[in-house]
Amino acid sequence: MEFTKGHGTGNDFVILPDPDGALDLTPGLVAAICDRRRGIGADGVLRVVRSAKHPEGAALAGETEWFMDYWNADGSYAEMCGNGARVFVRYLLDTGLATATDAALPVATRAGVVRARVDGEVVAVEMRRPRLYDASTTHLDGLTLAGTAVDVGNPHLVCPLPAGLDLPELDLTRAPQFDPVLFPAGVNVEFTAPGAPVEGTDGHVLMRVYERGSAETLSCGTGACAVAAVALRDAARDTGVVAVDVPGGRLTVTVTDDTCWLAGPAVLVATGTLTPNTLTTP
Ligand SMILES: N[C@@H](CCC[C@H](N)C(=O)O)C(=O)O
Repeated sequence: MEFTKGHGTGNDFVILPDPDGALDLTPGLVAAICDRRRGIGADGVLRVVRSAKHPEGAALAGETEWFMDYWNADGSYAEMCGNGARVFVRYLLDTGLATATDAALPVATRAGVVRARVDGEVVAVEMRRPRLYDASTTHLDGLTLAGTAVDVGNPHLVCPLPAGLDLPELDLTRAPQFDPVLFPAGVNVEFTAPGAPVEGTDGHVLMRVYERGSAETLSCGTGACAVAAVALRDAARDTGVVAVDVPGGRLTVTVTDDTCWLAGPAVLVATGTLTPNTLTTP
């Protein structure tokens, strides 16, 4: 089984080409591939499959050839992955499965079609505008933090830290607790603090994230979009540009009236051959 490894601001993925949807990808195999000691190691898997050949992509086959079949490191799958989409586009272009044109490149996901533009190292994807919902809380390490539920195609809870508490102090080795009624399918939890002004932006936020199905990661693209939408609301703005600094680098989020552009570096770092029968899960 051929694979490619790539990442976007440190959010890393194993990419499996499976154009005809022939691969028997199971939760156990995904978890074994993503295991950082016994497998290749990654925050998630991106299966590259023709839209027409995937049950959830078939309805979008008229709009785009490729479906991003995204799986979290624990073998669960998610509706959307912003950094994954950016790395997926880098893969399509570098392998010649798609060509860059002036028109934005469409990619099918479980959350619908996203469109991408590439400018050198930077890949930007256009998703729908994040939707802000209820206030809620999370419990972490004896702390109770208030937050806002945000839907970016997948679920998020954005929790600004109170004054006196710094992001590096958080212990994210264990999962934050959340309201299971509000988030029956789980949630990605973002913790934020204000950043110093950045020229050319309307806001700057520092963020750490605990991802559903993958634990703490160095970056989360949809999380950055959720964080930007909350920052703009708190600044009494409908639209704007927000720099979001994650442990793996900087993402730039542009929220418009009805869409949200997520931009940042996306790189491929390795290719290889995987021998699935040698993989074991803990
Ligand atoms: N890292 C991703 C989000 C991946 C999915 C998430 N863990 C979920 O279960 O919703 C991103 O860059 O958006």
